[in-house]
Amino acid sequence: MKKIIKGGLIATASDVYEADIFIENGKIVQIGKDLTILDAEIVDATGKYVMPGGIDPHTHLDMPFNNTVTDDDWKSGTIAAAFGGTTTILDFCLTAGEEKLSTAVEKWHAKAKGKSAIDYGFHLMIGDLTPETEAELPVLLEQQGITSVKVFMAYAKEFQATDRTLFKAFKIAKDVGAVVMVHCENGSVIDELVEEAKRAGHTEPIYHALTRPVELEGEATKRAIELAHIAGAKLYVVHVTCKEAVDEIIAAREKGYDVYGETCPPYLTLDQSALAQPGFEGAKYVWSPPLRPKYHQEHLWNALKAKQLQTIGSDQCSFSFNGKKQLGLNDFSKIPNGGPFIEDRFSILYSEGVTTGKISINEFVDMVSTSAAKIFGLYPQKGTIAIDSDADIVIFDPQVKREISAKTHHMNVDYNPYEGWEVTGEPISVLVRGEYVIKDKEFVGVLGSGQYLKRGLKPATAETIKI
Ligand SMILES: NC(=O)NCCC(=O)O
Ligand SMILES: [Zn+2]
Ligand SMILES: [Zn+2]
Repeated sequence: MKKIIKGGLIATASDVYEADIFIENGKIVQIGKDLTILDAEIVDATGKYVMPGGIDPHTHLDMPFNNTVTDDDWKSGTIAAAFGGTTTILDFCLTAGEEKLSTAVEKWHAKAKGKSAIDYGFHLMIGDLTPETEAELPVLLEQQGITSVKVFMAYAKEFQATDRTLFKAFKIAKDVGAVVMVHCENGSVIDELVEEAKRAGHTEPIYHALTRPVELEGEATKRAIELAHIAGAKLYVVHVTCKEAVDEIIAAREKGYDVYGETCPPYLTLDQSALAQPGFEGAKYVWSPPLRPKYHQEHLWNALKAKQLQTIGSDQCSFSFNGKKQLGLNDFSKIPNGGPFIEDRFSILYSEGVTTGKISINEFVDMVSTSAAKIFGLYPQKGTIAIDSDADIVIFDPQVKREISAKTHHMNVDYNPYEGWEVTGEPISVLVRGEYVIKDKEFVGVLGSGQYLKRGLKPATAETIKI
């Protein structure tokens, strides 16, 4: 019940300082030098960073997609997340056609129940609104404490919403104080380019990237920005990959629009050439939007550094290479879209960002935890180390080096896009609400102990979340 984390270097989005942390009943109750509480367990953090637990705002666990279902469910997915230093995930609850939205949310609760090792919340995806679901949406958001709605401008045959639905979603979200997360790519034009490529006889994975040009991400980003602005809504652009989209977000923010952006580890560290490898190897790197030519990475890092992009999501959406990815062996458009990143999100950003000097330790904490807590209504319960915050804590060794491999990762897939990469820094112990989930690199958590996070819907105001 009582713990003191001793001797570590506390790193938050704003400070780095030496202090002990006293935890009781899952909360941080005291922070100070040389704390002594007689009956508290001592957790030695000497030589380590003590950081707020990671918040991954973008996961797809146990999700039906592309005629199959993702390979990581709430058990393997949340265990892997915990190994990687993530203590809260926000997962996308899919809705379908005329189905009641509440039915979809119940299904998502059932997927997580008894399985989640860490805390979690849902974003509610909207495909097309019927008069019934349109009426249900604001009520359900409030009842379930869901502060974020997701709309896809891509995947023409599966999830894509019309601009009219997108606009309606913005209006409703504005009225209830929710944020709308949008996958910005022009799905209809992509669909046409895919058909053209197939007619020309192209089957290889690289055509996934070649049929989704950056202009179609830039165009959709601009469209979403303008529609959100007309509706007066708050927009969060998911998985930004390229200069064209970054430029639109920066231009909008400079005009004072309420726009936020997320990018993901692979867009910062891998590039389009991965899809052009011989044979079918490139299928391991098929997700959407696709990997881009390398020069885009600099624009993403710069935008993160300038806080024009605020968060790092994993976009965890895993399919085994020798399993479900093979659905696209003879047709690139049938390769299930997505990759396994929930485990290495934290380490990749630390290693490629902090140890290379691209970002500071404070910026790192902000990107992997604090900003997401602020944008999605979890702050200051989550996302920081402060009195009364949940004791979601990562004890992180910044010196240790390890090699990423599918042989040692905990995700339920047979490959890792970072296979063989050496990263510096590793979460050693991870606590959720004061209880160990990872202790000395071993999983000691309890499946089902993760709590569903009802978030508070507050009217959107610049002061409440402006970053
Ligand atoms: N990103 C991806 O390819 N799969 C997950 C669905 C999405 O986020 O677009
Ligand atoms: Zn997406
Ligand atoms: Zn996604």
